Parts: sequence; structure tokens; C-alpha cells
Amino acid sequence: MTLIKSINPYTGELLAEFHPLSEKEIEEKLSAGSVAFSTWKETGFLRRAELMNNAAKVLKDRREKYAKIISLEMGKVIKESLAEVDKCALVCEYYGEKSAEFLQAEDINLPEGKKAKVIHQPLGAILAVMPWNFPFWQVFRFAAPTLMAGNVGVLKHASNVPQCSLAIQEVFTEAGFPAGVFQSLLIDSEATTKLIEDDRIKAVTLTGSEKAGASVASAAGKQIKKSLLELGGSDPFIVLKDSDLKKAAETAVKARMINFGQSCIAAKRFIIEEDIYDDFLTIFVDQLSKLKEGDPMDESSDFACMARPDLAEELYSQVDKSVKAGATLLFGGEKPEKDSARFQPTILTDIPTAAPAYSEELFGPVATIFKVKNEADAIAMANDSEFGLGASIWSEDKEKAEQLASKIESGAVFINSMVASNPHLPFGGVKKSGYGRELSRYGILEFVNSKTVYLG
Ligand SMILES: O=CCCC(=O)O
Repeated sequence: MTLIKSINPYTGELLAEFHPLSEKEIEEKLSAGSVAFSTWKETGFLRRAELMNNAAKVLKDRREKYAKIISLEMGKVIKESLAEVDKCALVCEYYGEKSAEFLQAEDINLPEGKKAKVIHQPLGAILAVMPWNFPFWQVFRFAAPTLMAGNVGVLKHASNVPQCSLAIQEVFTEAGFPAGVFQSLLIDSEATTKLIEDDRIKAVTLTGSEKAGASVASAAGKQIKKSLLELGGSDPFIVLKDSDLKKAAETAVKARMINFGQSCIAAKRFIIEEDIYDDFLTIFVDQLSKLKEGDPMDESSDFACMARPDLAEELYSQVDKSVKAGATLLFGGEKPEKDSARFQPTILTDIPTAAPAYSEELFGPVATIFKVKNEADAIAMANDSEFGLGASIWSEDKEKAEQLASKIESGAVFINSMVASNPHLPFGGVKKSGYGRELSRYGILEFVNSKTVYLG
């Protein structure tokens, strides 16, 4: 049996090891989920909200403890881990407050004089297959709406963050949720497929790679179960010549370097109008050089390491192949040491279409910078990607920016701002970035039966 290991990627130290759950233990959890659902679905919004607010309180009271687990397990710098825990508390409070309103029955007056209603009812146990990059946030943005809607949640977390998975279980238990309403399962991907096949699992949501998404969605499809996929992105960050260039270039560095570049909505392709290209590059390089590398636990560190050595190796291989294909290495680009998760922030320019950096997602601190002649070329280049998650566009002409935003193939466009998830805004992608929406009212409606009741 392969143990699930918790390893500090900054030091390589083995922190803990866990036995994956046995078939019997998985069976017990599934049946606990079913029992819990039968009463949880009848529990009123007031009580559910009370418990969700308790969860927010547990997160706030133990923010240092949880942030430390995140940083130790996946290398995020502590200031970002603290912000992540805070955001989880926020999403619990948001859905605690808004769910009753979001799921209120809707009255429909029909032309023939009759009436109908739409009522939103929970489905049962929803499986969440979640990634390591925001190991708390990704789970809470699933769990808060899903549980508030009256469903129960089953978590299969990424195998490199088992301590985060257990800590999240602790939050819900400490908050007072009845046993079985939220359960973290330490299991492998084979057991995950079996879970999807189990009748007690009603739907599945996945945040992760295209490969994992295709596999989970096809397993769900075979069982005619709903899936929601939030996959990769190669978000464009378009800077037009009439933008506030300094602000745009400074934000561009933040947008690329958030979570050390390991975010689906990090800006990855910087598309700059030719008149301002050189000035943009100067500011971008200057800002990037100022970032401080250091221990993830040090509050002054801006970046530390990637989440695993193999991820650093894979990213380097994309950079190396791109340079061999003709891209210019403007900054960084050194090969990471063997078995090390550390990586130098890197900038590539003059990237030919055949280079991996042109078409593949670069899930780490590598910026690709493109020069374009005009706005039309900028939009064409932004859309020349199989991904469509987020996009950012910078111009002082807001009307024009809004018009251009409608031409971008993505789930979100942020004007004069970097892309960021927010409980109030729907979040999700088009093309190979996935389907379905998380957060806001759209997110809570994904896992309910919106039932028509015709009043004859
Ligand atoms: O990695 C994707 C999600 C990142 C976020 O919600 O901020």
C-alpha cells in the first residue's frame, strides 16, 4: 500500500505519513454521509448559517495554525497562507448570509393564467476532488455553498496536502456540523473513481489539470452524474498604449507571481501594444527583481519554492524547450537543482508559436511577454489559446475596454485590475478551462435540483 506523504517542499523534510483509507473505512464514510444527508437536508437555513458562521470563527481563531500547515505542506509564503485562511472565513460568512435568499423558491406566472414555482433542493453527497495550490480556499469555496444548500460534502484532496485535508475536516467538526456532513477522505485516484461509481455520490466537482478533469468527468458521465470542472488557464494580460502603464506593469508582476505562479488565474501571457512594449518590460523586470526570495515561514518572503520538485522540473523543461524553439530568455531561466522545488522567476520574450510557452499553461513563475501592433491583434492573440479562464485588460478608455472584454473568450475579464476570485462573482471557464461556475448565486445553483412545481 502506498502511503500518503506530507513533505515540506522547501526543505524536503518528511512531515508525516498516512495510510490511505481501507475499503471498509470508505464504506463507513459513505454510509455516514447518507445518514447525515437525511437530516441535514431538512435542517433550516438559520441553523446551517449558524454552523457556517461557526466555521468562519474557527478559521479566524486558528488562522496562524492553519496558515502554517499550508506553508509547510505546499511552500506558499506565510503572508499568502494567512490571506488564504481569511478568505475561507469570508466565503463561509458570505454563504451563511446569502444562501436562503439565493435558494428562495421562484414564482412563475404563466400566460394561461396558471402559476408554477421553482424550488431548489439538495442532491445528496457531492464529491470534491481538489488541488494543492490553494489547499484551503479551493475546498471552502466548494463546501460553503454545497453544505448551505443542504448537500453533504466528501473531499478527496491532492495527495501532497493530507494535513490540510485533515485540518479542514477539523474546522467543520469544531464548528459543530453533524458527523457525516463534511468528510475528508485520504484516498488515491483509483478509490476516487470507485467513489464516483457509487450510487450515494450524486455529483462531482474537480479543480485541477485537464487530464484529471477529463478522467473524472468521463467517470461521472458514464454514471450520468453531473460534473463541474475548473481546470487550467493561460490568462492573457493585455496592456494597451492608453493605459496607466506603471500601474499595469506593477500589477502584472503581482498577477504572475501570486502563489509563486501556481494559480489557474495567474496572468500568464502579457500582451503589450508595441508603442509601450519597451517601457512595460523595464518596469516589469525592475519589479520582479525586487521580490524577496526566502523561507515560506518568514513573513518578509515574497516567494519560496514550488509545491513539489517534479513541478519545478516540468516547468523548467517547458522553458528549456521554448528557448530551444527560438524564444529569448530575458530573465532567470536557470535549471533547478535535482530534487529541489526552488525555481528562479523567469521571463521569456519573442516566443514562436511552436514553443511550448506559446500554447501550454506555465504553472509557475514564468512570464511570457508578447508585442502586438494594435488592439485587434491583442484580442486575436488573447484568444489564440485552448484555455479560457480569466483575462485582464488595461486601458484608460473604459468604454473601449468593455467592448474589447466582450470579444475575449474567457469566463471573466477584469478591466484595469488583475483577475481574482471573489465570493460575490461567478468563477469558471470556457474552452479547455472547464465548465460550470463556482461562487456567487451561480455557484450554489450548480448542485441543486431546480424543480418545477406546476400549480394546476
Ligand atoms: O487556482 C485557481 C483559483 C485561484 C483563486 O481562486 O484565487
